[in-house]
Amino acid sequence: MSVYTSVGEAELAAWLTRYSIGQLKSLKGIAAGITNTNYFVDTTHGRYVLTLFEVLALDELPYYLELMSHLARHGVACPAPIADSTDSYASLLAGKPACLVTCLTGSEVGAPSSAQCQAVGEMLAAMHEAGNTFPKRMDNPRGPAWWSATAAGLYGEMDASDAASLHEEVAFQERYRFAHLPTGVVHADLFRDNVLLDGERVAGFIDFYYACNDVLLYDVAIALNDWARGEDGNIDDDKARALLAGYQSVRPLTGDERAAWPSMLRAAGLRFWVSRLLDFYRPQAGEMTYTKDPKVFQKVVEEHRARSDFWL
Ligand SMILES: Nc1ncnc2c1ncn2[C@@H]1O[C@H](COP(=O)(O)OP(=O)(O)O)[C@@H](O)[C@H]1O
Ligand SMILES: N[C@@H](CCOP(=O)(O)O)C(=O)O
Repeated sequence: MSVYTSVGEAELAAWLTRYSIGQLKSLKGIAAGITNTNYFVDTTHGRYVLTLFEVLALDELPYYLELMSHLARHGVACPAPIADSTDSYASLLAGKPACLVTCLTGSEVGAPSSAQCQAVGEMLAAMHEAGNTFPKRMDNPRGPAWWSATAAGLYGEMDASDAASLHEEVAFQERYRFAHLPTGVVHADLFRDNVLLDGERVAGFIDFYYACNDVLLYDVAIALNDWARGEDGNIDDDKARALLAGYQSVRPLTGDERAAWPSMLRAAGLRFWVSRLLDFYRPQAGEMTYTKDPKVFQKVVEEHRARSDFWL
């Protein structure tokens, strides 16, 4: 359940007077999600999603909300933030930074088909192209410097063979430089739970709160490591090929990107291996997360190390 901050109808109706979206009819908490509080809000104009941010501060939101607005304006399937009478996308509600976005159709898919993977790859490439004209910038807070430092603080508490494997990967990645690869706006967390699908159509990417400027290929690798991963933890060849084919139907990879692809798949796996280890060994007091299994991404990384066919 992820309604951490309760909002009453009277309080919401008063807050909504700053918008031109009609009168409040009803609100309903959304159970899915981990980090923020979300509600479906029905007004006389239609349905919206209200998000109350539990971690991000009001002054941190413009990058993400303006990015979503930019992408939606360029035809990328994602929620469009609604501006209020001061032309702002966010303001305080119940003491939390809050925003309204358009409500998408579709739902999360736990076991996607190859056709769905292809559609996600295609939309990801469209997002990368549309991001080219977004003027704001955000560094990746979870890049190589972060994972090296974080891993260094955890080796001592890990099982020795797991720590050796993690150390091997961090050392391997330190020898790689991806700076020559095309960069732009990346979602950086395009897992299955951050995409709503309507059949084989991408209804929308959601949860842009790790979005930043980074190497585009990294985003492709993050998506593939989740979308093509089966219940057994192995990457499914057909789904991997489908996601890549969808992506390359819009933005073919360059020669440099193709050369870097095997290492990038490992880098993308390492990022989530380390963040899940951090959540496991250093759970934040009061943080309402359920710990996701770090072993899943250890396996992803170790399998990529041993792989010879990378689906290109
Ligand atoms: N714009 C939207 N349209 C429709 N449903 C949405 C929208 N945004 C979020 N949701 C629903 O709310 C759930 C939680 O959203 P999410 O952004 O993942 O929350 P959290 O940031 O807490 O992880 C999603 O799984 C989806 O079902
Ligand atoms: N998709 C990631 C989780 C990222 O979100 P977080 O807020 O839980 O760090 C994963 O599955 O590890």
